[in-house]
Amino acid sequence: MDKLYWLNQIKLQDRTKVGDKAFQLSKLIQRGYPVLPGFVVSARVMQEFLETLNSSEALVADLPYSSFHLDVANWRQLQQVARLFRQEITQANLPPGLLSSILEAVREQEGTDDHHLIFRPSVVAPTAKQGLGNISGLLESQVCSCDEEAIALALKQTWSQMFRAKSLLYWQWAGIDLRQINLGVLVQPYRNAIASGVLNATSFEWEILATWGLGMSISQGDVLPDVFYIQPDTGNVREQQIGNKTIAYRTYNAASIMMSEPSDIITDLLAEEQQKQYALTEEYLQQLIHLASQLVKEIGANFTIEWTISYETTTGVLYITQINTPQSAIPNVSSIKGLGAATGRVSATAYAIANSQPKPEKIPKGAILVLPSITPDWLSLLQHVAGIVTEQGGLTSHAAILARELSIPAVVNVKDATKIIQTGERLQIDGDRGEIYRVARGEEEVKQEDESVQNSKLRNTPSLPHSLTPSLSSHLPIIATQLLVNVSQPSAISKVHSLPVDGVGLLRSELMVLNILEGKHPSVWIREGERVQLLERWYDAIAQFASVFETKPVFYRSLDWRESELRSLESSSHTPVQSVLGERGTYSYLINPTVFELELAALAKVQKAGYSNIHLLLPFVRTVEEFSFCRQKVEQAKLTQVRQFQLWIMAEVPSILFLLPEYVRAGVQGISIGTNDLTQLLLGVDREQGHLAKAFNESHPVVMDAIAQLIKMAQKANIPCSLCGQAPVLYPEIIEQLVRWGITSISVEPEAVERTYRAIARAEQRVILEAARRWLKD
Ligand SMILES: Nc1ncnc2c1ncn2[C@@H]1O[C@H](COP(=O)(O)OP(=O)(O)OP(=O)(O)O)[C@@H](O)[C@H]1O
Ligand SMILES: CC(=O)C(=O)O
Repeated sequence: MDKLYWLNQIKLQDRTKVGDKAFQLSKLIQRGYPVLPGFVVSARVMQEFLETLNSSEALVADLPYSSFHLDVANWRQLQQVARLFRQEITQANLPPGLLSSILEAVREQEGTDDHHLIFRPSVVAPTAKQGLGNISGLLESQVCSCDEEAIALALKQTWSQMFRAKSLLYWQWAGIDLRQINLGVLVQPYRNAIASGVLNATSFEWEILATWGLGMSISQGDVLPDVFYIQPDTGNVREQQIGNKTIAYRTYNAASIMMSEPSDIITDLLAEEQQKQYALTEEYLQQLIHLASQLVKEIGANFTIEWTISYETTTGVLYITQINTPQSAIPNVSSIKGLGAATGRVSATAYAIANSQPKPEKIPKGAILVLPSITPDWLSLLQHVAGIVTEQGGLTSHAAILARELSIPAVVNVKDATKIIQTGERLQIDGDRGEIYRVARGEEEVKQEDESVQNSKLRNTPSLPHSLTPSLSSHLPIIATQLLVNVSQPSAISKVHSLPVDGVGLLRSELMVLNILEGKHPSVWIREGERVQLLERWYDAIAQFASVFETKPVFYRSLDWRESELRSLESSSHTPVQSVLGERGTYSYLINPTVFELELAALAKVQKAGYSNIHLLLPFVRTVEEFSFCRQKVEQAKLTQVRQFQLWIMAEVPSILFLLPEYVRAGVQGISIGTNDLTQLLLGVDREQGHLAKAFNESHPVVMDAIAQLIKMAQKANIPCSLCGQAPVLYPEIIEQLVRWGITSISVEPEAVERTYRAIARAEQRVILEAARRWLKD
């Protein structure tokens, strides 16, 4: 059996045996910082223990990929498996000799009069490829009294945290192989505390949170702690606010009260007078500030510590109970996980901008931009970035759409990315796997060729001009289903126009105009008397597409902004309530038609310039009345005077499944299915919430049924039916189904054109072959 590791003796090479939490604390204690003494039951011990269990091999060997033992989508089954396994763990015997070693170690520990111990999971992360992300709160510590039975149970319960249903779900979600993840268990005395809290340090500010008693009231969210904001360079308190601390936790001391059901932790209701007092006295506040300034000198400006002021014999003593630095938040590995949103890999220097920071004037060329989300005001800064990482958003977010269009890799939905990643760090991002790696400078120097050469080589899919050279496209078979492209950036035109497409199926206006608005909402331009100037810019942008695709149709979709996107535009009118839906699409035109009228005027100007290939696609249409209102405006703008002009609507609000015949009677000439919104609304899943990505399934049977129904209804009404959502890009296997149902056209982003082309060709050939076989048989 592996020995126990004392915090003050742990060495660098022990890191994979003790786990990250214990390793970080060991570094502090060895440098003389105040950390409670403790020892670690190593990860190897857990392994040995698990190997003795009956079901462990079968379960662990197959997890998390097993479909036989564990279907994580089946919550009930998952809970049952988790419960059985945890029962087995808690009922099994510990390896021989382990308990006596632990008891001996507890006795050796200073402060032998301690009544309680805390068993803290300390994760040993897997190899570099498998990132753990932020697992704070996933594995809970166990508190127990110092007797033999309680200690054995606490240790087994700590191990069993790995196999709780929510942990299993997380390992699966993060793609972590259970065989490669391990737990050290840090055992420390758990003493009563006068006060506890957290200190978050950044180079701008230190934030101290404090409450009465043990720290778990903050980690569990039971109190609103007092807060102090400290100026890092002077240590002065800038501001402080009293919290709402109605309760405090302390350990149960047998002598203090008799309880019918003894527990290790007691909740005290605090007297009003104590609630009104700051939990940190001036003396301890100064000690904490002093500690933080020492840590800054040692480990840099960004870290978080948890602290406690323990009751010792006569007075309180300040201890650090946990430390997280941006690196150690990703224990022992250099990989962070999100959702792969745009294909390719790139290595470059990070440029991270948090929400609280002002928008920079420009971003260094070739950097990987790391930010909370891409909002309209960021676009002008994106043209020369090498990759994008965002904290928010799903596969259909602006960041994802833009990155795909600009052919740069992107990873979205990376929790706390702007906190974890710092400007200047070398990163490699993998937009296919949704992973971000820290690249050590040394490593890179060995591998590094010229960066641009290396990056283009790393791309899984070569960039567009190379992937579809004219000679290649001339070898493509002829297809009958139209293939269109989704675009928005005039800068992408040169790449897109050489693609084998039949036109533009979706020109996303809200992204197209980001370049021309200068951060001001269009209604502000109009209000400030600059309508003519804006109209000119709008016309210019559309005309660029119309002229390049001259003989092919270009479906311009009028503005469809969501509330969250508007917030970043100066002085836009918006409701105070944050909503997934809000005043979207044609409904917003009814409320205020001025901007829609400007768009129509720009389209009319394009027609007047001689382009008859431009058509209008109305977004997010909810009712026939909304459509009729828009149609009237279209007629007033004289767009219908050009014979070829077509007025289409997006099929994305499910009401269209019931109303299509009425829409057609009201003048709809074609529909384009927006599977992103259709999925969001049919399944009730907010598409912008990356953590719901698993539930947001554009190939769900319900979505597929709706698509089939729309195609059939359109055929009956004798109008074309296109599809421009992400579904065929994310799930190419549905393309054959779309072709069989008789879709008129499919519109995809540039990066997906080639494979969609081939998938359509294959599907059509199969349909023809089947028909020929039937014919030959008859
Ligand atoms: N030995 C200790 N004595 C007193 N309080 C402690 C001790 N160890 C930890 N704590 C506090 O108890 C609470 C729970 O500890 P735990 O290790 O579970 O931390 P956590 O912050 O919830 O964990 P994680 O973020 O790793 O999931 C925290 O507030 C922590 O600071
Ligand atoms: C393309 C689009 O808007 C959608 O699928 O919802």
